[in-house]
Amino acid sequence: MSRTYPPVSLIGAPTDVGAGHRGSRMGPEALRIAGLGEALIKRGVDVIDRGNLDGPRNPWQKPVDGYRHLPEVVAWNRAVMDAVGAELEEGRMPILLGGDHCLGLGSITAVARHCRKTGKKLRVLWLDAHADFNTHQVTPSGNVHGMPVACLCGLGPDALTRLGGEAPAMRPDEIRQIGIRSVDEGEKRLVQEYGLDVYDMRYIDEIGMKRVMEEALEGVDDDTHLHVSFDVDFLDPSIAPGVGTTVPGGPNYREAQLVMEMIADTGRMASLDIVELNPIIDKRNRTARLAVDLVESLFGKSTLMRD
Ligand SMILES: NC(=[NH2+])NCCC[C@H](N)C(=O)O
Ligand SMILES: [Mn+2]
Repeated sequence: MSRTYPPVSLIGAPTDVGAGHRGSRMGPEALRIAGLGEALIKRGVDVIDRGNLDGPRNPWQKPVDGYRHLPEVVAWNRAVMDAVGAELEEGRMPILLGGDHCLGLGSITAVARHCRKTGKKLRVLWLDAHADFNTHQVTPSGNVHGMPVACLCGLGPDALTRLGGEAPAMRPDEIRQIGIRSVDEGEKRLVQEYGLDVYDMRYIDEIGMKRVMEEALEGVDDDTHLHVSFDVDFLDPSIAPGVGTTVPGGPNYREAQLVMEMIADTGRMASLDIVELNPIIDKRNRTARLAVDLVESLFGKSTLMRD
């Protein structure tokens, strides 16, 4: 099946202000060196690399009132929101090269606003080991990369929940979380209270990735803007060691490929985050190369013989 894709813009956001390990600030370069741009061009995609955004350095401080580096997190997310929003305005597909996952807030805030403006339905696929639904009261770490989904749903400080003006940026029923296997105690209660649709690893083990993806993509139609927020720690650490917060028991290579292929089949992906890649922890950039490999599948490169 060959499909034409909208023009893509790569946006680097070299920061780890939201993370508990430093190094994901080097993610954008590692993805470029692994050949992300070239791989997409090879797929026939029109690609512009917008280079890297600018923002405050990581002050590497302890939490203040339950948040680490909140002002810096706000500044980076504002820059991301503006950059992602500008690409969507131009009819381009933004691919955010993180950076840690706190940036999903800026990215998805821009996407949600674009959907409201254009009358599209929003569907977010959150591929992750973690639910990232903490608040400053329940967070075990104060790291804001554990909070973006809560903030998007209106739970968090005004500076983050109102990044795009109105709050909440998104409704809980607009997101599907896949690959989840590490949720903190207080976080779990909030996830249940907000009724998030979580496809955790136990469920994936029991019913299989194919059915999980069918369920997660149910209702995606021609009017849907599909946003994929791909936290690299979604993948099993045996194939993707280059992340700060590894959790064993993630999807294997084939399961991950199937996820990407089934997303590609919808033809509806219109924006993408690739986050949490930490080259400092990686081995010879293999996690970055795997991420590129999976992104190729998101753009229709199939491992099957039948097409
Ligand atoms: N995007 C991530 N890697 N999130 C990890 C979050 C880990 C933990 N739940 C915390 O809040 O500190
Ligand atoms: Mn995450």
